[in-house]
Amino acid sequence: MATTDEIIKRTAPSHLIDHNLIDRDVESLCDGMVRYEKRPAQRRDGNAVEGLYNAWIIFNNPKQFNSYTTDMVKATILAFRRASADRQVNAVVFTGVGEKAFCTGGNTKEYAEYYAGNPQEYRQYMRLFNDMVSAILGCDKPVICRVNGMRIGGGQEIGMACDFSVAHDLANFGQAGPKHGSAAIGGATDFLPVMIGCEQAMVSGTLCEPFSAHKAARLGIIADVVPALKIDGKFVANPTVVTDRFLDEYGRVVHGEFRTGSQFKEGQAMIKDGEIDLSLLDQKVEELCAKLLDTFPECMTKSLEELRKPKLNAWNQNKENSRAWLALNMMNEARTGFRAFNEGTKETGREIDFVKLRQGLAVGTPWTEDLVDSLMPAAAK
Ligand SMILES: CC(C)(COP(=O)(O)OP(=O)(O)OC[C@H]1O[C@@H](n2cnc3c(N)ncnc32)[C@H](O)[C@@H]1OP(=O)(O)O)[C@@H](O)C(=O)NCCC(=O)NCCSC(=O)C1=CCCCC1=O
Repeated sequence: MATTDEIIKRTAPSHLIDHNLIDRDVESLCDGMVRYEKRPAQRRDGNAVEGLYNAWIIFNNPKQFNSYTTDMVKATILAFRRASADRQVNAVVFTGVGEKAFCTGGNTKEYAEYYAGNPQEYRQYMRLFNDMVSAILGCDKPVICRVNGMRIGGGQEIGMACDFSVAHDLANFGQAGPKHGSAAIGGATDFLPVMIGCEQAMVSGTLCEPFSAHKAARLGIIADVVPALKIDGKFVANPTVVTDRFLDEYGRVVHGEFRTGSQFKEGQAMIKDGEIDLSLLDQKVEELCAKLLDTFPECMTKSLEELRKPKLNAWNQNKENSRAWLALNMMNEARTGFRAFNEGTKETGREIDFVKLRQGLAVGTPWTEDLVDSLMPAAAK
């Protein structure tokens, strides 16, 4: 009987059709701000497998916490299409450079300086954003979000569109929408209720309070969490988060909540003085890739397609309405909120005086340029 190798050698065709939309490097579409790397797939024993790879799609905009510009969104759509069509790729690892941020969402500088006040332009941007989220949800390969740091705003949304998330435990998660002039309708309002229930989704999507990776694991937004802080060469859990007990004296769950007061400050000092090492994160990601490799490919894809449906159906039901509303929202609250963030500083703050705005609207004050300018953090000082 012929061996599998002999059969492959005898029957594999000499020419294969390229199903990619365009034949250009992803990096060339965005000055290298999105990188596409095919890394050898590994078996569970860590040995590389000949001819099989995992596609790493990497946001490379660290100065702006790996936020995505319009060009980065275009490149990401094509990167996921490339990975989806590449016969050698078995899984996708979606991540960012560095250890501070996976992604903090849309680029607030571009939002404030180009899209603010231009709903017709933001509508076209949101076509691209919607296609990016759909490209993740429609990828024929399993998608792992390697959470290398904070996952905020649209970063949380594209992260939740992935099939698996593995995070280091210094990463924070959360939305920014209603604090910065937007609404988390770029996926979070579709995915959060499905993933963590309506009550916790409401808390995250409206109050915009960040939460730890340990809490994200407890809520079910991520599949796994690993330490990244080393003190004297030894990995330790995030010292700003409660990880040494589950309940408080009243029986309430406190595991994963942020410490407070001096304990939080001491934890911050430990992180500042410690060493950040993402080797356990990479080990956990490679382990997951190896498990995914050890399956029938079509059965894996079918399983992904079915298990994605709760998120995908919610997303498909709302994404076009969301796009239209977000575009028009660029006339008032988004224009105000993103300008405030972009023009604000640590000293003036980066958010408007929400009470002052509400007081003005309560007496029917119209949205004028003067009102928007008066709400900028520097003007309020
Ligand atoms: C809470 C933060 C994520 C972290 O805060 P902090 O640790 O205090 O850092 P900062 O001093 O705020 O930021 C450090 C520098 O990074 C720049 N930065 C941070 N985030 C972005 C971003 N998203 N785009 C561009 N630049 C960013 C920041 O300006 C600082 O640089 P500088 O030179 O000014 O010193 C906090 O950073 C934060 O809240 N960031 C913004 C989060 C945000 O609002 N994202 C957009 C949300 S809306 C969105 O993503 C959407 C997606 C699609 C659907 C529609 C939509 O709205």
